[in-house]
Amino acid sequence: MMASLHHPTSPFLFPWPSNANNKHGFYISRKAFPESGLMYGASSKPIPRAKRARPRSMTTLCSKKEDPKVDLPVGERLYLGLDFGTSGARFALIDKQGTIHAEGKREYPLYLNEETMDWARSWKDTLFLLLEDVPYYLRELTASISIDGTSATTLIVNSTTGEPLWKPFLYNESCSDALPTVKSIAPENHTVCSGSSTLCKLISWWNQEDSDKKSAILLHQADWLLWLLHGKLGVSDYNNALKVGYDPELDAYPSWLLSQPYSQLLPSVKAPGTSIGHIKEDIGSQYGFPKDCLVCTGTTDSIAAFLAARATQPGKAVTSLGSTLAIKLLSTTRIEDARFGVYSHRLDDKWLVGGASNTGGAILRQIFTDEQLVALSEKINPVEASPLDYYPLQTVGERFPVADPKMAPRLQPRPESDVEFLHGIFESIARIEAKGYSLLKELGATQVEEVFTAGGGAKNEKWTKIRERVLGLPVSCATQTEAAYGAALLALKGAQQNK
Ligand SMILES: Nc1ncnc2c1ncn2[C@@H]1O[C@H](COP(=O)(O)OP(=O)(O)O)[C@@H](O)[C@H]1O
Ligand SMILES: O=C(CO)[C@H](O)[C@H](O)COP(=O)(O)O
Repeated sequence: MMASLHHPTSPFLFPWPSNANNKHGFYISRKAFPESGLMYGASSKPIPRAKRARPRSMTTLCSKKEDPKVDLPVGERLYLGLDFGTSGARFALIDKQGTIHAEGKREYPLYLNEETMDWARSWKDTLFLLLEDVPYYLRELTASISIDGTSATTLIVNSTTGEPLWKPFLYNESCSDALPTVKSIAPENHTVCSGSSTLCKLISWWNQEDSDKKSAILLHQADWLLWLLHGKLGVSDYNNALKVGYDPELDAYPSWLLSQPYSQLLPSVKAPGTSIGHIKEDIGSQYGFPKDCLVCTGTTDSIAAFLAARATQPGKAVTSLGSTLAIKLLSTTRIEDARFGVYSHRLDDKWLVGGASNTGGAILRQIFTDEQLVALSEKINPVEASPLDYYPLQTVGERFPVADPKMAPRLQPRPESDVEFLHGIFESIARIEAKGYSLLKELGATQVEEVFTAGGGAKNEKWTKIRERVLGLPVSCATQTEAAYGAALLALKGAQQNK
């Protein structure tokens, strides 16, 4: 299904100065260690507060004399983005020029109840740990907050208390039991006609749950985390709501969905980066955020990564090479075909066409440590094509560019040499990426001209060169590779629109 979108453009795409970068000698954290919450500066050694370099052009904004001064014009504010990805969460705190004043990362604490992970508790604790990782003297300058989360990660919560009524359905979980029902009500090959769609998860829950369903509401991971900060249940954004069936072109849920009994659980939908309300007074005072701090709607992690890359012209694309492989191509035409896991997110007056594969970094982390990846990558010759033909998956099931819940992982034969093995995995994932982009072209999307890379894999130069060779396109590392930066841009958008 193809359509062009004629909508009033909103300032979604930011023409940022290219020099937007980190403030040095400041609180620039590269890594957080969850057990201690200790933050490490760019020098990778703990920088005792007293020894931090004092940036120029001080503006005294902090009451406590030992706090460093903030290098911001008086009255300027900061904007906080939080990214809840597959393997961990991050924050980025920026000013209106897009300069990063602080950033940090937390891994999810493992809360296992008899082998079952309590994800809601882990995400909630991580949220408040990240708020505590924001330097105290910067929190009081924070004007707005936004959060991105993994797409189609779904919570069914109590519509009064917000407490989860069921274990969260993760982004790549397939509820194919509900697929026949979804296919019977939705248009052919609609985005929701995939086992991992939010609508399949909603219907699967609806069919299993026999308690009172009137007190339930559906939220996505980012929605629920934002609710913890603003306290208004039942608000989502049109990126997260896409896979439950929201139509971003109509700016409404379609009638075929609203006529269903479970439509009573659907959240209201706003554009990403729209102010929902102020931070809850108790949270604000406990963590030192000002009463006027806005909480704004978010987006999904791969769209936040696209926003961070600041790709603003059709034909530009971002591959999020994180735990999974998600590709996003800026297109003037909307493409949707669940047979291949292809869908389009709205971005301003254009479309982000793409899909998300279950291949990606997670399988790498299952086999190699990050340090081994660096050491082995150094020995790879990216000019040579690997003869190994894998389909690297952690478990059975693929979403894109083949939507097959029964697709099995293929990682044999394993060569003696780990360098050759890693080369084969990199090359095989690159082939999947190339197949994804060529499929988008076949389905009518704007021709891809350049690919920016976000996510943990973006830093691997050898992999980038392999991907350039396989894709036959220029591939570069996005200026900002963290989705948290994209979420911070949404917080900035919300604050600017609320003036
Ligand atoms: N040097 C490297 N080369 C290739 N991949 C890497 C490297 N370092 C980390 N990764 C991969 O990056 C992934 C984490 O990226 P990240 O964007 O944090 O993921 P997510 O947010 O999806 O959890 C890991 O799965 C890891 O395998
Ligand atoms: O793989 C994922 C988790 O990282 C998500 O599916 C990814 O966000 C892609 O979904 P979307 O295109 O809706 O953003």
